[in-house]
Amino acid sequence: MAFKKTIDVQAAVAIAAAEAIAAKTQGTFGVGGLMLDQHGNVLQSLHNNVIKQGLIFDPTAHGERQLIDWYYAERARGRELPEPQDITIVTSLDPCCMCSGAILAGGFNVVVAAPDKSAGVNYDASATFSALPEALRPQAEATFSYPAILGSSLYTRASSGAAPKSFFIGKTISEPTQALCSLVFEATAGEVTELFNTDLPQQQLKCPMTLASHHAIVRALRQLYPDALAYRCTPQHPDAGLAPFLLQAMARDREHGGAGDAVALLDSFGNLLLCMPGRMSYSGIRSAFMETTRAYAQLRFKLMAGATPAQQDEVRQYLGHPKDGTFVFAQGPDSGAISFMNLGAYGSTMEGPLPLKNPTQFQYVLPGMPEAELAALCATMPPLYRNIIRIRPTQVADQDLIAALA
Ligand SMILES: O=c1cc[nH]c(=O)[nH]1
Repeated sequence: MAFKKTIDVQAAVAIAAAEAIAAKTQGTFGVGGLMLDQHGNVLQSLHNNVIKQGLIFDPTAHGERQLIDWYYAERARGRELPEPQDITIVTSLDPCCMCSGAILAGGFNVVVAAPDKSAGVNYDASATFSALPEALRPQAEATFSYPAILGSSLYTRASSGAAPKSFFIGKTISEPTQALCSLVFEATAGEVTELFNTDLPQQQLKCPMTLASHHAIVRALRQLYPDALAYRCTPQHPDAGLAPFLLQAMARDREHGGAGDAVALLDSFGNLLLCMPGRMSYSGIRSAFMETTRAYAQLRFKLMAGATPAQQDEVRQYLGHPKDGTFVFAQGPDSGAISFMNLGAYGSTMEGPLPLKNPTQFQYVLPGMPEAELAALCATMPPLYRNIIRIRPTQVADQDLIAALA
């Protein structure tokens, strides 16, 4: 949608709400947002794209995350854009942990309309950001704005958080616009979350190693990652055989401006499906985990979109949802914004409880912080992450794998 300029919070939120409605018509989370420069010029507006054609397209395609990648892509193409501290993202919904981590990592400002009591960084409406690692809270307090909503209904609130940037003349949101932002999200959340729980249970999955090497699924997998299926371990127990794949991706991560992270995805049979580096020099939020989870989702989408129901079933059988597999991070989470984004993106990949049989779905090789601190950090995340998904990053058990990467 093409909009030009707004110096009014209400008008900006109305654009975000219009995007959110467009998202609902697409069948994805009803969330929209826009990016403004320091004069109120609308640089870009867009909506959530997690679901397309009734299929998971990209679990990381939340409004705010896409705006930030758009910003970095434009800059990489040579467009002169203001520095992030002069940019304001206006979003119809309180940013989830992935988007909050991305906003904080980049240093952007954000103006928020509707609350999200399940996954929002301000889920308790206190604007104290207790869900964030302690060191990130002051930055959130200085950059996340929750404008006042005047009126007398359940949608009203006092302003909290940072003051919106000074170019905004009007600094409040009208009740109907706030209600619209809330209602359009609520109208979609249940249905979209359900789509994350329609994949086959682990006992109905089939091993892709039993397919011929020229099968379309194997070819697509190897086109994306040439070493796919070149390694197999006992399910959920990655060992030193995974080290060469992680080390190679870690080296590429460094070449791409990262700190040497890499993330592998193993399926429920222990097969290596993908092992990706980040692309931080393309965009400051393209971490190895973001690349891996997105690449896998888009592979499944590419194979399923427009396919017959029988073909879709075959893809679901051989390429299960990641929740039945294992993500192996070369580097465990630390207390920084990128790690918080990764934890959030992990939550957005799962969107529901991990299978009881797979409690160590999230494994890491090298610790980024002491285990107890990491557990405490996960225990303060918003309810979706701590109570429903029960995120529990665990160090791999294999000492040889740890030694190979240390
Ligand atoms: O697009 C979305 C969806 C959910 N939560 C967000 O923060 N953004």
